[in-house]
Amino acid sequence: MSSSSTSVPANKRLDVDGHNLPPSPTPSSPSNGKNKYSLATELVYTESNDQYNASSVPIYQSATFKGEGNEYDYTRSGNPTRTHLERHLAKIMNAHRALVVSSGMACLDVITRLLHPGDEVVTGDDLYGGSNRLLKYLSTHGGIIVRHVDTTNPDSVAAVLSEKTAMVLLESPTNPLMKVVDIPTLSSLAHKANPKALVIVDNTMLSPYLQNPLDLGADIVYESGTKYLSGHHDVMAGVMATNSPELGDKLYFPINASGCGLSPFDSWLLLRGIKTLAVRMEKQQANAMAIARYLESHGFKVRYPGLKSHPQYDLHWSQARGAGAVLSFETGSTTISERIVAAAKIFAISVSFGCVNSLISMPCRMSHASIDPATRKERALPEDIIRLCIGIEDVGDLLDDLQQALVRAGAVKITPDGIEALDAAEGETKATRELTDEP
Ligand SMILES: Cc1ncc(COP(=O)(O)O)c(C=O)c1O
Ligand SMILES: N[C@@H](CCSC[C@H](N)C(=O)O)C(=O)O
Repeated sequence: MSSSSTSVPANKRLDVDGHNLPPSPTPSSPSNGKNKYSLATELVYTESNDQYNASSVPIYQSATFKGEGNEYDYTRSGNPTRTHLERHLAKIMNAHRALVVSSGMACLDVITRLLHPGDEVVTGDDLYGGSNRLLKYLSTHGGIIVRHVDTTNPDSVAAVLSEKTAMVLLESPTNPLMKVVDIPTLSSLAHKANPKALVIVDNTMLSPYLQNPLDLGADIVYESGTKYLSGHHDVMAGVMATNSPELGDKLYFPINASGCGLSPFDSWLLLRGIKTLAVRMEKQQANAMAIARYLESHGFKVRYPGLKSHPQYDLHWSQARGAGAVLSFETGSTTISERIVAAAKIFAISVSFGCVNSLISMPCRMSHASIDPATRKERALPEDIIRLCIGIEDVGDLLDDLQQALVRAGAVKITPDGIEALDAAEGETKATRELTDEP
């Protein structure tokens, strides 16, 4: 039985105490896909009709439900807490239907089950390492042909599209190079090449608060709920959404069949996290903008779509409402980058992003280590790249912490005007000299 069928039969039977109470909870209303209020309000506004007027949606921590032919029988197939979350997300994601699973990767696993051997998938040359790993597995074991191209260039994408293209998988901005892709143009190119091709957008970098790929021509949007939606790094989750009822049913099938639907407790945690998405994101991206400007003004090559220097700045702002809170920068030397990461104190060395805490990482060693070094080189992923995921801390503290890390790592030279990034050659020479000089 579907975990989010549109008509919820009213439970008219008396409960054990003889009350004729409404089902609990009733869904958060998607209002036929149209939000009644602005997004910040919709994030916190739920129309729960709990039998005891609980303000927070109850956790239905039950594997089974008694009876026969009812809305719920078994939590793998559907659970009221999960349903409430799915309906709330459908509203927020401007979607007919949303489905929630155990991780962002579980979303891509469910979505790629729509493929058949021989199908072609067109995707980017900068892609989250785990997505790359799953696609590689499917091309090695599942007979799927995967074409990695520069998705920032519609001509490169058009050159590999054909009637064999079953799926186009896009990230925008990409992880970790923050490349922006033209979602409407690529969607129409894909649908022109094959009207049945599905355009899938991984929206993890921005969340529905900042970008709605379904409104830009995508067929399915998904994201790692582990990131901004939850915001506290206390839950793993994945959410996907579509406006096609048929696709919604096709996605539900493997969730029920394999059992990757989000657990009741994790659904509740995600619902709680979603309520603060707007305030967290506003603060995080304001902090990120200040840090991006700071690094750029001191001579670092910074990749962040909030900066005017971003090569697809105008494109980004034509399809998104904000720049998010992830940025990356280069130092010219992997040794210096390693030292910066080690010297930071407030910025925790950690994978992931979207959390209230600020994080620092070297993607080639961490989130993208599953992409082999030769492929990383081929795809121009700089080994020295540092990714910063900005949290909600005081921005002055973050800037101080970053500055002391840059100075202690020897990533900057002192000039009469303050500090300035070493250029790439200076960085490499300095790091090599220091390594040679080490006793
Ligand atoms: C862009 C992107 N998509 C998908 C995922 C997968 O999400 P999860 O870790 O929740 O499986 C991640 C990170 O893990 C990611 O960075
Ligand atoms: N060891 C994990 C690494 C997870 S990376 C998480 C996140 N997407 C990020 O970009 O930091 C793995 O192998 O998947």
